[in-house]
Amino acid sequence: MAHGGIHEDDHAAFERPRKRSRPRTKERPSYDDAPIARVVTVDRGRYRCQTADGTHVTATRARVISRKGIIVGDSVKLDGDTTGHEGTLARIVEVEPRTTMLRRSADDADTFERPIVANADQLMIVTALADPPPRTGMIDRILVAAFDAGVAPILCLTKADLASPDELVNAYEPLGVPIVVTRPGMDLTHVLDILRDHRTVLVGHSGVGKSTLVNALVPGTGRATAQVSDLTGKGRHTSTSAMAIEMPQGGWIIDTPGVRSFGISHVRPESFVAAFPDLAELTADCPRGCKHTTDSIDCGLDKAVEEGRLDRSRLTSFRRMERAFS
Ligand SMILES: Nc1nc2c(ncn2[C@@H]2O[C@H](COP(=O)(O)OP(=O)(O)OP(=O)(O)O)[C@@H](O)[C@H]2O)c(=O)[nH]1
Ligand SMILES: [Zn+2]
Repeated sequence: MAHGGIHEDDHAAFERPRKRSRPRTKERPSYDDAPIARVVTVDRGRYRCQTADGTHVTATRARVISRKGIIVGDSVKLDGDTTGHEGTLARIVEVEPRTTMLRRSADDADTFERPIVANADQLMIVTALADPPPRTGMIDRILVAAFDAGVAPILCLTKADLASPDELVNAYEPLGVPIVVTRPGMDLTHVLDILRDHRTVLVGHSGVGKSTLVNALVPGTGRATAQVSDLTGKGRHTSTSAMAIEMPQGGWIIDTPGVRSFGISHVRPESFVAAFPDLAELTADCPRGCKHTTDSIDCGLDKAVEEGRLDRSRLTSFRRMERAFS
C-alpha cells in the first residue's frame, strides 16, 4: 500500500547549498539549527506557521520549494525573521518528509486531487444522525481515503438527541472503526481522550455540527480564525481550506472547512485490501486479479466466511466500503 501516495515532487524540497569551485573556507549554509514549525494555514503563497513555543510566524517559501510543496500540517524549517512580530516575514527553507498525506477530492473549483493535509494520524468523520441525514456513501469514500493513506479513521455521530445511532454503529463497528456519539451539552471527555496527542483531521458536511464540536473541544477557536482574517484581510478563505489548531490538552485538530471528501481516484480495489492486514492474509489464495468484491468468483474472503475464519458482518462492511470506489 502506498502510504498516502506521496510523490517526490510533492515535497522533498531541500534547499541545498550551491556548489562552489573554490575551496570551502566558510561553513556551508546549513539549516540544522533552523527552528522547526508546523504549517497551520496556507493562503496565496503565505504560510502561517506555529513554532514549538506557540509563536505564529508568517512565511514565504524558498524558491526551490514548489508552491504545492507545502501544505497544512507540514513540518518545516524556517529561516529569516521568526519573531512573529507584525510585518515580519520568515522563509520556509525545508519541508520535513511526511508521514501521511490526504488529498482533497476534485470539485468544481479544482479538477485535481490536490494534497491538502500532511502528517495527520487520525481522521474524524463528523456525521449528523439527522438534520442533515447521514450519507453512508460519503462515509465510505472518506474511510477508503483514510485507510489508504494510513490514517486511522474515527466516526463521530452528532445530534444523537434527534435520532438513534444504532444503525450506523452496526454498519461501521465491524470495520473496527472507533465510534463516538455526541448530543448537545454533552461532556466531551470521551472525544478528547481519543484526540489527545494525535493529529486529527476533521471532515464533515455543512450543518453536521463540526463547528460546534471544534468550539467545544478547543475554546477560543473563533478567536484564532479571526486572527487569520486579520492577517490576510480577505476573510477566512484559504486556498487549501484546512487549518491546524493546537489543542490545550496536547495534539492538533486540523479543520477542513468546505472540504466534502478526500481524493480516492488513485485507490485500486485490488490493492485496497492491503490496508487491512487480517483480510489481506485471507486473500492469499484468491484467483489472480481478484478484486475481492461481491461478484468476484472464488474470492478467499467468501471462503473465509464459509469456513468461519471471518465474520460475515465484517466482510459486508468491507465490501460496502469498497463499492465507494469500484
Ligand atoms: N439537535 C442538535 N443540534 C446540533 C447538535 N450539534 C450542533 N447542532 C446544531 O446544528 C447546527 C449546525 O451546527 P454547526 O456546528 O454550525 O455545523 P457545521 O457542521 O459546522 O456547519 P457549517 O458551519 O455550515 O460548516 C447548529 O444550529 C447547531 O446548533 C446536536 O448535537 N444536536
Ligand atoms: Zn478475492
